[in-house]
Amino acid sequence: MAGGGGCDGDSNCRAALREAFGESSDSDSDAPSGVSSGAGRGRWRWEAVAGIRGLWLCAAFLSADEQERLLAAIQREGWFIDANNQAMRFGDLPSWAIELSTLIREAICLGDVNVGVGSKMTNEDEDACPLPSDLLWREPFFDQMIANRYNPGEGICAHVDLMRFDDGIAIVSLESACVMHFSQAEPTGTVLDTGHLKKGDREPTKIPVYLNPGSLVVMSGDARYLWKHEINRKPGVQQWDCRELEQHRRTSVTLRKLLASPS
Ligand SMILES: O=C(O)CCC(=O)C(=O)O
Ligand SMILES: [Fe+2]
Repeated sequence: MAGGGGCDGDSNCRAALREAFGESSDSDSDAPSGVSSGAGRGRWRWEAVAGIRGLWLCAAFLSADEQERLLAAIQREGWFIDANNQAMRFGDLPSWAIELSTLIREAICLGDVNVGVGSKMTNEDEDACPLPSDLLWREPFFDQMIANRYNPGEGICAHVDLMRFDDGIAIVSLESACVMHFSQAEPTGTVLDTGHLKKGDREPTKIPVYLNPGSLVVMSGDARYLWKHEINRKPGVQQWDCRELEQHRRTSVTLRKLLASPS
């Protein structure tokens, strides 16, 4: 389905964005300094990943220019010197990460929505939105950030993000393209029920998602809690369209919201 743009709260969204960006966030001159050109109205397209509720991909989230500026901002932090390949921030985020958060909200509000190829559209999907409104409008939207840098061959093992983080997680990819695989954290008994396989015999089905540079993945609900995600960049694993991807350095920014700690 190609939506007419945005989710059900579209007018709320536009009003809130006007507040954040001023009257004409379409123009470069009004854009906040740094990452976003602010010229992105109407350019975003969201795909629901077939088979995984709550998993959405916006392939062309950042323009080439925005990717460059984001990378430069990360570079200026000086995090990735020596062997260091990860940086985390809790609470106050760098201004470029706050700006990135605002742009994510803008893309969710204003982007067009497609239900993934191969998935059946239901009435429910007609109002589909990459993030439920309670998560989209929470404040702050995100207050925790991880920047990861991966050299060729390096990735991240299958995991569900820690429960100390709230629902609603965003991952922005930069530099090398890669395939992220999703597998069910606790597979349901459907295969076992056939009686052909014993527990432990079974290779979990992995759903591949292609993350090109400048793409944004948003996970909530099932995708966040019931599916593991991983990036395996060992030789032979990074296949897309029957071809092995050429690997370069990859940088990602993950944005999350901390849950209030029990007092
Ligand atoms: O680097 C990525 O794309 C994923 C990072 C991730 O899953 C995490 O930090 O929890
Ligand atoms: Fe993760």
